[in-house]
Amino acid sequence: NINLKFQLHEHSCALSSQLGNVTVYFSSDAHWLSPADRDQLLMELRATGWVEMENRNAIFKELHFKTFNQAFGFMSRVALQAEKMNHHPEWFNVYNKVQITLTTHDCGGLSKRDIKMAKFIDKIALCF
Ligand SMILES: C[C@H](O)[C@H](O)[C@H]1CNC2=NC(N)=NC(=O)C2=N1
Repeated sequence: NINLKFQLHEHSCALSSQLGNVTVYFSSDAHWLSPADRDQLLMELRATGWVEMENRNAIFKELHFKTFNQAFGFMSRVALQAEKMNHHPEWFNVYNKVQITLTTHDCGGLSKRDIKMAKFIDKIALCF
């Protein structure tokens, strides 16, 4: 048995390594989720309308507002949070509809940052 413990600084480069048949998952918030965390967290997000994309490692949600002003107000709140987190949504807006895709380009997959952003989006959307 080998016990491995890693300490990562917040901005350290995210890596995962394949050691024989053992995969080591690093837990930087910009790195891949472990399969167990991923299943659990995605289950919670599916309940609020997020879906996993079939063609890429990302989650997607479509939101509808009453007016363009409300949709854009919502986007402004999310934009400020995105700058704070250095984590930016891919999104598309027409009138009162906003389609959002979240993924972590830095790790080529889903990370804790995507989950945190998805939860923030759900919370803020309730204000409109
Ligand atoms: C250089 C800069 O820190 C990176 O490109 C940041 C910016 N915003 C980002 N946003 C998202 N969604 N994923 C990223 O990997 C990402 N990386």
